[in-house]
Amino acid sequence: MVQHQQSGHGTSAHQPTLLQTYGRLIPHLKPILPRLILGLLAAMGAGIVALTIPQVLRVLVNTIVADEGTARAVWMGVGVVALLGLAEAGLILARRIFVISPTAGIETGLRVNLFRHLQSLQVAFHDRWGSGQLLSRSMGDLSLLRRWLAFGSIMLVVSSVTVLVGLVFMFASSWLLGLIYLAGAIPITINAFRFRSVFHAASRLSQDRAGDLATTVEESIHGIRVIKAFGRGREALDGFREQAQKLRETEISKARSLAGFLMLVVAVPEITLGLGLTVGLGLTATDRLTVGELVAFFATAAVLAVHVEGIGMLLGMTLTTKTALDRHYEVIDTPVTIASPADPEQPTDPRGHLELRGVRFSYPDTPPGTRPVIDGVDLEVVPGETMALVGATGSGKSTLLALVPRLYEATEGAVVLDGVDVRRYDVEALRTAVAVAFEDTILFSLSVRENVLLGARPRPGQSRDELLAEALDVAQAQFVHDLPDGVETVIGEEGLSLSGGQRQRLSLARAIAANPRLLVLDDPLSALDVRTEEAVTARLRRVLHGTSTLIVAHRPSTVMLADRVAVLRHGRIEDVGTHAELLARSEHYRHIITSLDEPPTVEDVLSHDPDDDAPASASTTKGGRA
Ligand SMILES: Nc1ncnc2c1ncn2[C@@H]1O[C@H](COP(=O)(O)OP(=O)(O)OP(=O)(O)O)[C@@H](O)[C@H]1O
Repeated sequence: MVQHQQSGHGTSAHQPTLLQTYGRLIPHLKPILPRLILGLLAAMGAGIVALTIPQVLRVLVNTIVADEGTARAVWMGVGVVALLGLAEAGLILARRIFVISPTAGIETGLRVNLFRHLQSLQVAFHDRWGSGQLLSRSMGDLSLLRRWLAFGSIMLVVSSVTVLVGLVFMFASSWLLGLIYLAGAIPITINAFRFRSVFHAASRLSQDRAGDLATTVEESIHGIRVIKAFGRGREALDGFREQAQKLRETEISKARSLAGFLMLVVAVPEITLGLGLTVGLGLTATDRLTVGELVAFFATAAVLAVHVEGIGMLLGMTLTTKTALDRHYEVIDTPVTIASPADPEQPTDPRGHLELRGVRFSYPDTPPGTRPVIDGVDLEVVPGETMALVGATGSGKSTLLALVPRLYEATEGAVVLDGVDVRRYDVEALRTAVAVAFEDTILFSLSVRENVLLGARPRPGQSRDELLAEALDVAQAQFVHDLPDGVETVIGEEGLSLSGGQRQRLSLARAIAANPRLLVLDDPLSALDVRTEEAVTARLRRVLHGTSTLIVAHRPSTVMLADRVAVLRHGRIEDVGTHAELLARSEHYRHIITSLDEPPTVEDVLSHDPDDDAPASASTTKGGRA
């Protein structure tokens, strides 16, 4: 399989605007709107209470300065300030209570939605996208969104309203001082536009690089045995360090851009306040402004300073979250090209009759003019028949098998199961009817039982336990009973706690337990020793009786299982016949079978031309099987 990494850097030529991106959240926000509004009101209340405190101070100071203040009045003022402080804290708590649960609900909903979409996206999509990119999009990016919804969005509204109301109070204290303070908004606004584009670009790069780094971690952990076996730990570390360094650089440039903007947001109001103080003292000295008004003005400015700086921070948060949302929607907007038709066909005569009619297939991203991997295949597997597929490495055997359950879609021609084009079936129903065991066994960190019974379909009157026992018996997987908890043993991630042959036997058992109409086996016995293979083959022959089977064979013993053999060469069926017929009439088949029978020699491997259908290499890629 060819793996293409996609970091997502600049994947979208058209960048949606801030409003377009956030606008897509509206349907998700509708159900939680009442709670969001309550949260907003609580936060506003807290902001207003915070702003009231300076006004109480103004009255208090004016009373003391005017020498009318009794000790009782002073204590009352202090009591009111304390009560207001308590009210502010209570309202902040209320905001959290109102918004935390619904916003976490949105995060979960979007995450589940993304996972569902990833499940329905075609395999070709997963060939192109790095796993770390998808991991970071479904975890980190959506957490950013939750934080923005629960805190950023609300505080952005609150801070903006607080600043507006504060300005009204400041203008009420002195319109001249208010005007001086407001003048500071001009350089800040101009700079905000520049900050927006720089920060947004840095934020995108940083999130994409974090995704790439996650892919590297995932790949290195996945391939830790190879890395260790080849002593490439240092190189892996160097590669990781380089990527981490690049991420660090983008994070620093992002932080610098935010710090520069915040410096302006903090410094400009301070400067205008300095100017305001000079003018304000003059006004007070000439009795055009009371001391209380001057104190209230600066106390309000002190409250606003927090909110003005907050708006700067929240702007950065809003841009980062926009990037996260854009990355999320890039995946969500990828169309599902392999889907069930609106009105799916039900097979009237489910017998496992497979026909490939003029099937052609090219992988996406294949350069134009390249010969299709599957290049006009006509093949029929009659009900109950076992058809082996043989061919040199790269001749397209695995690809051909993947077209049957629609893991990939034929680009031309038709794959027909029981008289119906597979595109006319419900995808799930099709994949229930066709069970697959891959050459690369995929197991999940579940118990043996759960892995084997993943797609289980017991026959009428058969219990799941009976089916499990039968599947394990046919696949010669009795070793599971020796595991610490027998079939309940949870096998490690991807089944790596088992040997290759053990994993293959469980994968085979899983395909058998699916009790399919058509069994598609991609070289399912390659990792077994000869004696185990013999035992599996004997039992498989019993099970395969009545089930149509298409099986990729790399060993003569697997070929012996088959009623007929199809020879694939350069994506075309060169010949079909029984083993004996082909041996008698096909030079190419004899050549393949002979080379399958014998391990490749060093000369075979060294003299192999990858463009040639040289069978020697067929064996080498399969781990040197005899
Ligand atoms: N996901 C993919 N994207 C692009 N090209 C691919 C992909 N998977 C396989 N190919 C290419 O398609 C061709 C056929 O590959 P395929 O795996 O079907 O061959 P095969 O006959 O099963 O080989 P082998 O016996 O080594 O398993 C090869 O040239 C391979 O490089």
